Amino acid sequence: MKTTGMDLASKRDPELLELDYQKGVIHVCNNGIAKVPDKYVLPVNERPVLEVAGLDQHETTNLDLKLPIIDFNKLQGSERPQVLKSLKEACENYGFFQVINHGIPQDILRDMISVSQQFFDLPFEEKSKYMSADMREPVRYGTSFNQNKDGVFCWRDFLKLMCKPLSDVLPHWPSSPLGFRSTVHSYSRQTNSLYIKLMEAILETLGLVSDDKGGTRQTNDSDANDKYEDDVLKQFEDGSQLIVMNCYPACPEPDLTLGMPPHSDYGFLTLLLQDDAQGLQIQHQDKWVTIEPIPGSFVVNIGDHLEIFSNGRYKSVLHRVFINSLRYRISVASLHSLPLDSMIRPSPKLIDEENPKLYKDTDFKSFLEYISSCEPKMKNFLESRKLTI
Ligand SMILES: O=C(O)CCC(=O)C(=O)O
Ligand SMILES: [Fe+2]
Repeated sequence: MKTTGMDLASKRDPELLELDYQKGVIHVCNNGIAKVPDKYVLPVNERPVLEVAGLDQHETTNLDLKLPIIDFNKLQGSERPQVLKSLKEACENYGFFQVINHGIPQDILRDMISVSQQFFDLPFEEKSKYMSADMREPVRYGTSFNQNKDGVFCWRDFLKLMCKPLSDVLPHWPSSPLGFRSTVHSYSRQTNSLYIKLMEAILETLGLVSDDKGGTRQTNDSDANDKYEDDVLKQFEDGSQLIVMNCYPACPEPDLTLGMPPHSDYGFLTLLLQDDAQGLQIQHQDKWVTIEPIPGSFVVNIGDHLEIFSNGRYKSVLHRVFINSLRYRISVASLHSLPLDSMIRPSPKLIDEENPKLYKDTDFKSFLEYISSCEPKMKNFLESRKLTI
């Protein structure tokens, strides 16, 4: 017998209402569902594994990829030139790399995963204090990608916390679970310092600053050059930081939905901490490939703002999250960009006759308005900023 859409809907989610979905996927799962409700079922061509007759897409799309590894410790010493070379290649060819020996104590990383888990385990009433329809709220608990706009929801709840600038925001951070604020605060300070060091190295690979941290800055640099370098570095030091904690509960039918749809991140760099469950896939040479987490390391990726700043030399890369049927997964993304009152634009030093300016200037405020007004999927923000030449 032919099944109508109505039959399917009533079979899949008999008792759940729109209000339940808005409460988040953890809440939906706590209702004891045996199937993925229709609200989360992606059209066939957007599912993580395409069911194309005769083609085993598991083989062709889910290849494991070893990302380039950047040994942060070596970046600080005499091997810096070789590590910079690998970093440049990683930025050009992958847009993603893994950072090991980063110096952030492992207990800080463990505590961060653990307080995130404890936060998501709180009763809905406690978490709902931080729910807001406004994408620009500095503290925001929510579900899916943009729950006000998404037709199909993705299998993810999140907590977003503005960590820099912090001045007025800290008192609004959740005070529960115990130790939440101090753990997130020390984690955000540590990741921000790591980000600044990585950005200095990336600026060096772009030929925009010389290595003064190791005391080898050339004394014959012109004053103008020195000033440019100092200004650029200061902008990164004064930059913004947003921490996003993601929770992907175990899913009864993981082939039908995604934890996060394909998207690029907005900032300069994202530093991603994950627990030991796989989930992240990146688009590499037109295929979706799975990233194998290295315990205690960070996956770092280039965001849209670095693509603009580098005038397209380094590109942000689409990535997505698949879920599994056995266990939940936690990840913590730290997104870094310039100060909130700054302009995002290609560095003038990377524009010349051979390399015309490829992107429009955008102030951060317009950018935030843009992402709250549309579905920030794929790379549509970046597409809107491209200049036609
Ligand atoms: O959970 C992950 O592995 C990725 C999360 C992510 O892409 C994001 O928060 O932007
Ligand atoms: Fe992302």
